[in-house]
Amino acid sequence: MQVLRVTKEFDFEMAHALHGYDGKCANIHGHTYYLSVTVIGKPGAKEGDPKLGMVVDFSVLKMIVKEQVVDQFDHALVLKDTDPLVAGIHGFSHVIKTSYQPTCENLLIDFVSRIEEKIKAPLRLYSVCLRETNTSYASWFADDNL
Ligand SMILES: Nc1nc2c(c(=O)[nH]1)N=C([C@H](O)[C@H](O)COP(=O)(O)OP(=O)(O)OP(=O)(O)O)CN2
Ligand SMILES: [Zn+2]
Repeated sequence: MQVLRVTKEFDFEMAHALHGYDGKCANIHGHTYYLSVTVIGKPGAKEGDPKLGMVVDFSVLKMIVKEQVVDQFDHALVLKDTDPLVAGIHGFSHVIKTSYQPTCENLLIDFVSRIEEKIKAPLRLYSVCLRETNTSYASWFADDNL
């Protein structure tokens, strides 16, 4: 049986600020983030199984990533918990305070751990890519982190 990678892509809107950053991204600003999630496994081979021929049902992968990441971060304002901006935020209904600086890299690490928690063997998370702008993205590969 062949081993294959299966990818599902997502997008969501999110605002953030980089506390102490030496540039304009220290101010609250927003992005449309693109998240690409790839799992690796073998397609189901059991005749009569509703998941016959699937490494994972795209809709199952969608449910996991939506629940773990997209539904939580979509239209959120994400600030580092030590950012003085936190004290001045009033009237925002969806503020996430993180223990980490909300860079593309750190958000990606957080998202990977949330998704990985829900991926059960023999399926494995292979890679996750988070795109912050048209020209900037960060990628995580399981093989780099053995
Ligand atoms: N390594 C990182 N560098 C920067 C991050 C980050 O998360 N990781 N974040 C920012 C800003 O939040 C924002 O994403 C701006 O990024 P940048 O690519 O500089 O955006 P621009 O629109 O200015 O880029 P163009 O070159 O005009 O496309 C900054 N750095
Ligand atoms: Zn930004």
